[in-house]
Amino acid sequence: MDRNADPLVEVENLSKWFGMSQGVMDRLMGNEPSPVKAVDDVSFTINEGDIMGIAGESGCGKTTLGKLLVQLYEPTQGSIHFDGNDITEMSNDEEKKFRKRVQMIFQDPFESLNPRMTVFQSVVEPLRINDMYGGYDERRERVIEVLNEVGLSPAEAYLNEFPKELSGGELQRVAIARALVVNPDFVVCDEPVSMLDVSIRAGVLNLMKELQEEYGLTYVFISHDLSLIRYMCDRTAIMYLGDLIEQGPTEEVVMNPKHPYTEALFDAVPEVAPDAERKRANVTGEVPNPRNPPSGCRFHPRCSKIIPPQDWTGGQPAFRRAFQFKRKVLTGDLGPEDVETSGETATGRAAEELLEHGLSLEVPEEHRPASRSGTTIDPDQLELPREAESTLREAAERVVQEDYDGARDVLDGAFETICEQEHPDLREAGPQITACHLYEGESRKTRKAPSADD
Ligand SMILES: Nc1ncnc2c1ncn2[C@@H]1O[C@H](COP(=O)(O)OP(=O)(O)OP(=O)(O)O)[C@@H](O)[C@H]1O
Repeated sequence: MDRNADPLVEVENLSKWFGMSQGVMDRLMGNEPSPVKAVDDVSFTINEGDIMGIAGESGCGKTTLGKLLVQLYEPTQGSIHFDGNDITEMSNDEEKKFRKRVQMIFQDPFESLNPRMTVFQSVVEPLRINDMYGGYDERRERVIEVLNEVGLSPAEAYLNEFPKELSGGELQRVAIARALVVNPDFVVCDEPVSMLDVSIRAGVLNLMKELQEEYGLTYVFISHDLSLIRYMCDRTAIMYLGDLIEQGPTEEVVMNPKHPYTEALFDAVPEVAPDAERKRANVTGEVPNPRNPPSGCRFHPRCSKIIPPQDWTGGQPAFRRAFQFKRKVLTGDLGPEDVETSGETATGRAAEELLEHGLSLEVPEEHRPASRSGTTIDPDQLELPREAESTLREAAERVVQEDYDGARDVLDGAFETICEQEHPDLREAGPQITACHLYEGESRKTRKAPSADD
């Protein structure tokens, strides 16, 4: 990474929403369409020569962001400047030049290469489309050169092979050759080794690093594999439900994550940073439906560090559990079927049982602390303020009596948090920036997106 490098890609307030049109039922019912906000208002800068990692769980918007960067998708909102030019406003001529300078390598080489084309035909095609390297002989020479560079040598032995005759590793090398044959400046690699046998992944990754130097490339590496991100990338951006929630130098993001989601992500794979002091983040629940993401910070329903209001007099863990209880009642995830006690005379006991159940944390397997098997807790052991406890008991009694409206009324206005109410701006937090209310650094909203030199 060159600290004095210029920005190559500048992304500002970029969004891509899918499903903007209404379905038949929505039209009949007069419902507004609820799009999937696959990428929602993200900003960042990639400097020349950087390798920028984009990480996050499946479905968080990584591929959509990658496709936006190479203009395989039109943005719903926002802008992308490549080498100073807005790529959404290019003339035909500019677009032609852009397409030559920017390439994408996909996860599955079996899908990205045409099975009816030989290696030569696949790799020479971009030269033909872009009208490069004059006639047949020059193009053949260039194809042979690039095949040798990607480790397919002697190249002549591969020229007439069809994809079905090659191994996965060889195919991905052909895909890399096809991307590099036009001498690009910027390559977006979407899970480039995840389909390959583990034994050959390192070889392909090292090749990609070598080629970066040789071609002076700038890369984006999209991956859910955090060890790969750590190995390859200078800088890393973490996405959650379409939001870019943390970005900064990779070592900082891995060893000293600031956003509770980033922390949870790395805690789930401790081998990525074995020396780090692991703090189990105890994420709760699963990733919510992207059509209907939570308000405020999208991670708040799962967050171990959810922030109590200023007038909360109990402990933070108690607030987190009380908030979980309220959420379960409001979403209909807590009902009389969750308790074993039944019968009219046992309402008090059933409510007690329901309270305990509602205050328990549903931690997904990969985030469960090794030392503790269960996540239920006796309400008496929690630092719950007296008033909060009676609110919860009353709500539990109403739920047991199937008076759900009553339970909702009791909880209305209780256990409120900024995390649910306000979407956090990206803020400075040490060498990285993060979108979390725990940090009070300067907001980046009105400032230039951060670059590798920040
Ligand atoms: N063409 C599309 N039409 C509608 N929804 C889409 C489309 N492409 C992606 N999505 C949705 O957008 C969200 C983000 O998807 P995307 O593929 O970008 O995520 P990802 O992080 O790359 O996931 P994965 O690692 O599984 O590939 C998902 O909810 C997905 O279902």
